[in-house]
Amino acid sequence: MSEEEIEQERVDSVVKEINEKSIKTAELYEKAHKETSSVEKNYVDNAKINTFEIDDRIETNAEVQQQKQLVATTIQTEEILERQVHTLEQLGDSPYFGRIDIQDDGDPDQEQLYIGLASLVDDHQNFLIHDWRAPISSIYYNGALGHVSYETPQGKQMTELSKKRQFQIKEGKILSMFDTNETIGDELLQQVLGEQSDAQMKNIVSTIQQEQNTIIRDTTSDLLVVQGVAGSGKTSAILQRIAFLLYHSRTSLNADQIILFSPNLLFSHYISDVLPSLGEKNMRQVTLAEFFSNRFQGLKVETLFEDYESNNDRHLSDIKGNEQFKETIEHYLNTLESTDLSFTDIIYEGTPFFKKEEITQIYTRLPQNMLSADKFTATKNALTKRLKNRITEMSTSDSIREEIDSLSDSQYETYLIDYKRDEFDNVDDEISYIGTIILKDRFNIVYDAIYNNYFIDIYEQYANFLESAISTESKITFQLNLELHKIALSDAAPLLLLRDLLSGSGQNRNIEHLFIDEIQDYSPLQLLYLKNCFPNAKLTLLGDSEQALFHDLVLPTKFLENLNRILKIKKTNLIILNKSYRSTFEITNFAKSLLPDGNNIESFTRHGELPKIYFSKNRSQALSSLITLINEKDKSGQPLTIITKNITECNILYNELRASVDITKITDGDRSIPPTTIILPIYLAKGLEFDSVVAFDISETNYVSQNDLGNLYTLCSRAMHSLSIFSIEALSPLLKGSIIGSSVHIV
Ligand SMILES: Nc1ncnc2c1ncn2[C@@H]1O[C@H](COP(=O)(O)OP(=O)(O)OP(=O)(O)O)[C@@H](O)[C@H]1O
Repeated sequence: MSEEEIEQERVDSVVKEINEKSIKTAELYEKAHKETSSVEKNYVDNAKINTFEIDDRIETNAEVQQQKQLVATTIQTEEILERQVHTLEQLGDSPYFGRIDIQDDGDPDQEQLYIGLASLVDDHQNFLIHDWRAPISSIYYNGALGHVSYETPQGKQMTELSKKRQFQIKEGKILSMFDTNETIGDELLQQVLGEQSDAQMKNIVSTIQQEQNTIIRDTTSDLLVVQGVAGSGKTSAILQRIAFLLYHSRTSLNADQIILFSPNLLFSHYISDVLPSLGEKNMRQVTLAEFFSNRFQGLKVETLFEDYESNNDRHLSDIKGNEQFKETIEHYLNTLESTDLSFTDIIYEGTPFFKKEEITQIYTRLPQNMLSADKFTATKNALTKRLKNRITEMSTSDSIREEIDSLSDSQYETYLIDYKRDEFDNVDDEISYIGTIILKDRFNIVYDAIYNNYFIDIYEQYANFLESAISTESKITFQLNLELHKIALSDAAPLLLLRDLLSGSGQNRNIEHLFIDEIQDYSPLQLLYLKNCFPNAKLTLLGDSEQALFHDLVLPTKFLENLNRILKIKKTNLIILNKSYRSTFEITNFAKSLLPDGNNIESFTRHGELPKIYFSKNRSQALSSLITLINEKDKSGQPLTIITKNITECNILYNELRASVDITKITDGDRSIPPTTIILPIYLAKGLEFDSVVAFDISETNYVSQNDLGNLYTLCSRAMHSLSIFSIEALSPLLKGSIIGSSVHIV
């Protein structure tokens, strides 16, 4: 029998085992599903139990709580089984992708281990498949053949790795297999990368590269920074990293404790399938503007892209985004007189319950040398105490007695739900108890206002800060925005920092991991704020300093240095990814020739056509050849993606094309991309990739400054297989050095 036949036999027997397990698990899942339905029904019935019989009620409550817990447990069991069914389905199709032959030091026998999406054991507890995240599987991704090591609970284990084999298996059939003596060989990667783009990102577990593996398996760093060139697999690596962390800390970490900041909604949707395809739940995803908007009730924070498109004063934004601005805020707070605090009345039913003068007085009486956050807490405590005292006083007043007298019997009994009557010494106690409950309920709104710091007008405070730290104009601009219920993106982080430093609030200690993609578009102060918000989170920051939206290019080493200085975290790990996988050799070479230090970028050798540059004398010529290209590509079933510099260009070009071709414009609010010709501005294409990309009007007058370079590089690096550039009159000077790597067309 040939090697391949032997391997196919093993695949067949493993698939048989998987199918048997699948049937059993599907049955268990069905049973669990029925159980959840019945427990849920029981819960609803119980929750409805008649509550007139007073003595039953306390018991009912306890029982309902118990039922609630039971519902949660059964739902959890059902979810686990559902995921298992799904994973087994995937394994049935492709049970594994790798094999390693190892012989541990001191062990007389050699072992063959097969590596796949999830572990599978037979009835005798023999591993048929090892999960790709298991410590022993690291050998597959890390080591060349020879003497290598892996982690075990007892420490490092040395082993002799004598074979590493890769498989491509579909529907239980081996399509190809290769032996390789290095890390994961190129053959499989060639095939995977040559495929057409997908609406959704795919997992890369079968072809993870060694340097990506270092990112995925890092469990010791508190700050992991990945500076990777376009298409180097940063996003892929972090998604596999999340799957790895969830596996590694199964008992202590769940997906809700992980947050990923993503550049836009399209991107969020694009990556949303990866974790489920690895049998894991998705982490929480949020964009920066969404995150900020949630913290300002009723106000809309400008998105990164609105900021980009706006006429905002960049110099001012730079000041507000600088890490030193935090010190400016701290200095302002430390030197603030208590009379300068913008306290406001706490209003109850149209009249002040606590007047701002009373609040200022409480604050002023606190020791001068107390930190502002502590003073704030002390003020809150004092206000809460005063509220309680007022409630106690009022609970025995005539008006509340009258109110209690007018209660019906059942209403009266409802107030005593948590108490038995005989626990009170006399009726007065009982009445005062009920009075307190009524008043607590009534003044809950006041309590909320104290708890949520509504007794300070943080917007007015920030406006005053802007005036004292920057200028009256900046204060006025902020206030004008506020009238429109808007906050500029550059104001969001400083405003929240001011609020949090002043009030000592705003932290979420439950989040264990914070991931930020496209870090180059965040200001230092925004990063500082996020770190402050999630004090217990380990940070994984990914970016490419050369794809920056706003800034001139920053060299990678400088970029990393800056991050280190800003965040001041001790255990850091910096990883630089220089190899680009997304695009063909020709496109990557073309894109990298744009950059001053592009030589550092390594192109993956997957060949394709040269990027095309279309030179045209005027716009109408350029448009007509673009229309021809769109029609050609449409016919061949490979629709184009046209990427523009900004929304204005996007709108103009869309209007010029829509009468002649079938084209969809993608906007900031879109969540998915249709399989037709599309047009979108560059910032919406961040993090995404497309088969065939068109860059329009890359002309001398349109892409001029170094500032445009990052955008142009980002644009070109979105293309996987084909890139077409249209220039009108004269070509952009930024492309002058790149013509040599393209095919030129005069139209
Ligand atoms: N090891 C790998 N095996 C297979 N495909 C890979 C691998 N690494 C990266 N890729 C592919 O390369 C493409 C680019 O990856 P990804 O989007 O993660 O890169 P990125 O560094 O985040 O890019 P950018 O910064 O340009 O947005 C994707 O199609 C991804 O599937």
